[in-house]
Amino acid sequence: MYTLEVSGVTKYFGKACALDNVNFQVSDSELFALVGPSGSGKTTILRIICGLETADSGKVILDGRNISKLEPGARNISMMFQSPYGLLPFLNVFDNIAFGLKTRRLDSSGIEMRVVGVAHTLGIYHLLQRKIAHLSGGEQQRVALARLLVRETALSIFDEPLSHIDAHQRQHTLREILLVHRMKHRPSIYVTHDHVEAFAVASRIAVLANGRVQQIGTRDELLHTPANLFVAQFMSTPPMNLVYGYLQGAYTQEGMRFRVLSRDFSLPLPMAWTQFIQRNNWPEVVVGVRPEAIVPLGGLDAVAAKSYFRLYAEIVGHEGHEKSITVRLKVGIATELNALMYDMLPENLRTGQRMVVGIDIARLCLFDPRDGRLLLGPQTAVV
Ligand SMILES: Nc1ncnc2c1ncn2[C@@H]1O[C@H](COP(=O)(O)OP(=O)(O)OP(=O)(O)O)[C@@H](O)[C@H]1O
Repeated sequence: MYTLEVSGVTKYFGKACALDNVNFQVSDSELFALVGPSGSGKTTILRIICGLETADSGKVILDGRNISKLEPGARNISMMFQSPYGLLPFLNVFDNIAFGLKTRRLDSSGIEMRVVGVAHTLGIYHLLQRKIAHLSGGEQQRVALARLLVRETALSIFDEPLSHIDAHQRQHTLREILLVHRMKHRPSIYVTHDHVEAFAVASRIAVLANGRVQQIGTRDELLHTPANLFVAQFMSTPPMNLVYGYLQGAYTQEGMRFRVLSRDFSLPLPMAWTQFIQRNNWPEVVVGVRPEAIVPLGGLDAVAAKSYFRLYAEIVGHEGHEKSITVRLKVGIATELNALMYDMLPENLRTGQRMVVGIDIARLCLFDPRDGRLLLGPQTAVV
């Protein structure tokens, strides 16, 4: 059974639709991420869950109870806001952490025990008497986490908690958020516009765009079988390469095989797709090629290289990451592809250098350019 169910939530602001029939469920002890670009509806759905905004239709069920009509204070939800985290600057750290407990009328020794306990857990015991204004950004953030941890609520919400944090501090804060989530043994929602952050904390992620849930899935599902072109582009850095073209079938020794004829090359498609393509007769298609499905063929033995489609490319640029390099390749007259390569040194890559690369046919995706929908994915036929 799911602990939180958001069911058919729709919200208009005037004539503009901010949320269109949003559905998702979060199970007990699960950390679920909501990811989407600016204006996709993340804040609106959070405000509806917390009771700060009313939905036009749909409902929010928490622990089996429809809470859609309850006041925010009666919903038993704690939230960590974006910086400055909703902390009260005129109170000290102790009183900020205790704030939510005082409204619940616990006795003072009970409050003190719990505040001191969470302050120890998050390493801020020595700061309890300090004013919020005299804390660093990282310390303020730990106070906000402590305030969320101290209350026994049915749901925790983290709203873009890393948005004002430098890269160095991010890993540390993510670990603390995961610690707080696990200690609570209850469901949490983590909201962000950054897919890397979502992949780091959550096992299931909902991708939101234009007020609609585009797909709910694990990291692998979103990366390798994206439900549509938006997910394929938004959830990956570098984004999935898209090749537009027409389908053409031809008989080979193994049987009928389809290829996509694009401007610069003719890309063979997996044999497993042949039946589906024949049955559907799509006029135009978009082939999605994951950046890591393009590899330098020099490093592969002859047998392994057989399952790759060979291409002659020219390096037009590259950009190094921690463990990989994005190599921008030009193929034919005008096609540019991003390849994500490992075990490659930047000093061995020169602009203008020619390279033989292979595209792993088994990892292709096929989309409908009319509505962006995934037609066929790597192992499974979706149609
Ligand atoms: N009070 C409001 N009145 C009118 N329109 C609103 C209101 N609140 C949000 N919207 C609109 O609803 C849509 C969704 O906004 P929302 O703030 O939920 O997006 P978001 O994904 O949280 O964006 P961001 O990441 O920039 O915070 C946007 O088009 C926004 O302009």
